[in-house]
Amino acid sequence: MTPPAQPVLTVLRERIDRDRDRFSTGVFRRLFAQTPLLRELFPADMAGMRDTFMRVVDHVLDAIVAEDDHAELIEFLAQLGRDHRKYGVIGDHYWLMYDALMAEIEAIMVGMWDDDARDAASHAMMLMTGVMRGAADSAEGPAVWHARVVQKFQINRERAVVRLVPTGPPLRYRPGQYTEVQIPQHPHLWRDLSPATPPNDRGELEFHVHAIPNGEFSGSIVRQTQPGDVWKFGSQHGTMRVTGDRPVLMVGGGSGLSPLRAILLDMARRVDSPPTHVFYGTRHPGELYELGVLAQLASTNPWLRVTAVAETPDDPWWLGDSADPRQWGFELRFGRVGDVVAGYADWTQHQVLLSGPAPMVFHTQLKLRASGVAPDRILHDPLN
Ligand SMILES: NC(=O)C1=CN([C@@H]2O[C@H](COP(=O)(O)OP(=O)(O)OC[C@H]3O[C@@H](n4cnc5c(N)ncnc54)[C@H](O)[C@@H]3O)[C@@H](O)[C@H]2O)C=CC1
Repeated sequence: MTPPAQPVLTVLRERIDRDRDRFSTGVFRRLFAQTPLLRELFPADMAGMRDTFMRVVDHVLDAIVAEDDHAELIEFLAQLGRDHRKYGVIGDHYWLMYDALMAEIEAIMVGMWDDDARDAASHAMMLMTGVMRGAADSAEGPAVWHARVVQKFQINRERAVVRLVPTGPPLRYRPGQYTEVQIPQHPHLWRDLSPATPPNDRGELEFHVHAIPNGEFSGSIVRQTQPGDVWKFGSQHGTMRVTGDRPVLMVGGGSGLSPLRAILLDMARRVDSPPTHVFYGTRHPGELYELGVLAQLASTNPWLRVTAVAETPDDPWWLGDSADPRQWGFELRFGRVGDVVAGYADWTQHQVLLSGPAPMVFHTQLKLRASGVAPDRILHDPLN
């Protein structure tokens, strides 16, 4: 970064922060005015998209002034470019975005728009749009995959299992990863879901979904998805995996068990799986429906141990006559899963995988770190 660039970018950041909505609205207004067809690629409600866009701009402006080789920034932007292919964004669109960004920056930098300011802004915006364009152009494989729902069944009022088969090439992912998903009930809306099974030769997929309060996407899956629906899949992400060089602690909360289940099913196909203790936590005992599958796995895989945890001892009326989880032979403890795990044993020599609602992952991580588990031994997906 040349010396005058840093102060200019600091001023630019201050001016963007004065009215962030105005900046993001201005950029997209210019983009759509220049090429109205682009509007079709974005959701009707742009609030979420503008929010994400501003987080990217923030990250670029923060990272670009750092005195390093920008390797992290470049990988971040490259992944973003690959991820944007699913919207139908192609290489040329990034030039249009660059023009819209520069025009809006010129407008908010009034009184300071000289050659230095133009060069610094151009450098930052060219890096942002150029890396995304390059990564999108050179990405391998299709931008989106498709699979058809062949089975859906309701576990209870709020939880459902959905099974799909591919209509073209099978989705490529590693056990424990999550994938971007779009469903026909919400065209233009993409959400992350973790397959609950490892990849197989036939490309079959299985998802376990909890209709979380106010979650229109998860609610639609649980209440409206039906066989015949075609789902779209974008990029795959996530670094959760078992290294195999130490015993493993897995903590899965509710439908957050899915990626751990995929990893466990994959481990069951191997001969060298390390000792693994799974804590499976839900709010109520009657929601521990996955204990049946875990019991089947544990019966043929002596490296696997399971502890069930329910926050409360009683089931609400809407769970009906749920089966008693003790029938599977696992011990059942009560409390928040993070409290139970941290008080259960010494986990300092274990590799730890956490998955579930963000507050649960956060809480469990805090408890384990307080009990001496090194932060770099704990893996989980991003909490957002
Ligand atoms: N890859 C991942 O990390 C995945 C995450 N999920 C997330 O999991 C969530 C769904 O889980 P549900 O089935 O609704 O879980 P849930 O509400 O049944 O709770 C599961 C566990 O989390 C604990 N918990 C909940 N809130 C807590 C808090 N504030 N502090 C401490 N512990 C807390 C509960 O005690 C219980 O043990 C969704 O938010 C979904 O996005 C789902 C699939 C994969």
